[in-house]
Amino acid sequence: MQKLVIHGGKPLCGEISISGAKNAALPVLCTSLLTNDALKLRNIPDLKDVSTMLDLLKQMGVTILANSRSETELSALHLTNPTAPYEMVKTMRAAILVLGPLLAHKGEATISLPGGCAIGLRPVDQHIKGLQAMGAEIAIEHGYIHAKAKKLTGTRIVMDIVTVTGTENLMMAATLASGVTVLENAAREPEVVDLAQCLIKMGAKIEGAGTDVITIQGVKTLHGCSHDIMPDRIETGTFLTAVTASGGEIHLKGTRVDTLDAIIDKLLEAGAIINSGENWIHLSMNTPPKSVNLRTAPYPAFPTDMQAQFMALNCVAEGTAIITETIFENRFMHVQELKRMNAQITVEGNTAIVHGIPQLDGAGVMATDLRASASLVIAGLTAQGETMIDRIYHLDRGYERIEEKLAQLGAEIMRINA
Ligand SMILES: CC(=O)N[C@H]1[C@@H](OP(=O)(O)OP(=O)(O)OC[C@H]2O[C@@H](n3ccc(=O)[nH]c3=O)[C@H](O)[C@@H]2O)O[C@H](CO)[C@@H](O)[C@@H]1O
Ligand SMILES: C=C(OP(=O)(O)O)C(=O)O
Repeated sequence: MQKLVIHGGKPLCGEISISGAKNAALPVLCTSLLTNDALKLRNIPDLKDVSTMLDLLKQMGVTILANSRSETELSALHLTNPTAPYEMVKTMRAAILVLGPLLAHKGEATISLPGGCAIGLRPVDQHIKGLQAMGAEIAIEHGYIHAKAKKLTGTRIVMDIVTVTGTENLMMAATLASGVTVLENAAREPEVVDLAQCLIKMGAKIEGAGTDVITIQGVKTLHGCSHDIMPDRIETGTFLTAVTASGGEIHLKGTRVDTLDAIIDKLLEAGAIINSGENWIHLSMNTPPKSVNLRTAPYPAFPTDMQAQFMALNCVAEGTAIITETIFENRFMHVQELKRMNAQITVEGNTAIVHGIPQLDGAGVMATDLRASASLVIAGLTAQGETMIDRIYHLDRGYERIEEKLAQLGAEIMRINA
């Protein structure tokens, strides 16, 4: 089992490049299921979740024509097996994103139910309800979703809650439906917009992506295209938060500040000095951070995927912060691990109260999910002495070469087999 060893307490300084966004790459890879033509994708990050998605598509019969750092090319022309087995879905919930495209293009899909995961129950009822409203016949048996539809029909769908992958699944399905689909209470995340931009290049007719009403006029067929995956706003936010917590100066290349408003506001409140251009962000931090209250909510509000990293920042900030998690019911698992490093946190329901202290103590800790792992890395970078993080396979799902990028900033961090 691999672990990360960090010797913390030093400021971070330097320049790094931001990778393509996991949460944009995963749905965009699934658009390959909507056409018989090849799709050329650039800036696909080298992540565990991406290789799991490629394996899932391959076992369906999708041909991976190229998979280099510069370009990933894939074709679903010879797809024969429209199924997603439990073994793959259980390691990556985004596997549910194959359901809409398979149903729309192949007329059937058998997908394992994702089941609960560490951060919450995460049901997929809104995906199913929307597809049923479009005419799909769906049965759930032995832990599998069995879906069929000769032809999906456009309709008006009002989602009960804002769901990112639910919006993406239904938007992809609607591209090949007959007639118009209107998705109301749609997710406005930038990754939904990136997916819509790829689908539009493939010939889809979509309006309103980025707002809470998306209108899709179905077309008969979609064709191949080339698409660049947007930069990862959560990876960007994680590095900015790490430097705000540790002190120092960072220049991020290949990122997009316009997707980061809520995060940037909170970093400024913590005392960071930030400048940015079209595709770069520069942050410097010369004072101890000030604590910041936050409440997670769907985009454009503060993202749940940055809550754990800001918890680590607040652990070493001046003052007391109140953090409220409104998206996932069990996304405070990092608290117990941070407390092993002497963090002063109490949890009451979906609220954590964090009393900042000048410095954490290095300790052995265990990663419990992807962003919890990132919070432990930030905590380790600020701590006195050695922090050893176990179960870092969670981190590898969503961060490309994180220890190499941090080492570029002067961090003392090493991956070991232990
Ligand atoms: C691959 C990907 O893009 N993952 C992101 C996506 O996950 P994901 O799309 O799975 O998250 P959702 O937006 O669907 O979840 C939001 C809330 O809705 C609930 N829900 C969702 C669907 C449904 O059918 N029924 C239901 O009750 C969930 O349990 C959760 O409480 O958005 C989350 C919220 O921004 C992020 O944390 C994840 O990083
Ligand atoms: C929760 C996350 O991802 P996923 O939806 O893929 O589990 C995340 O990226 O923080």
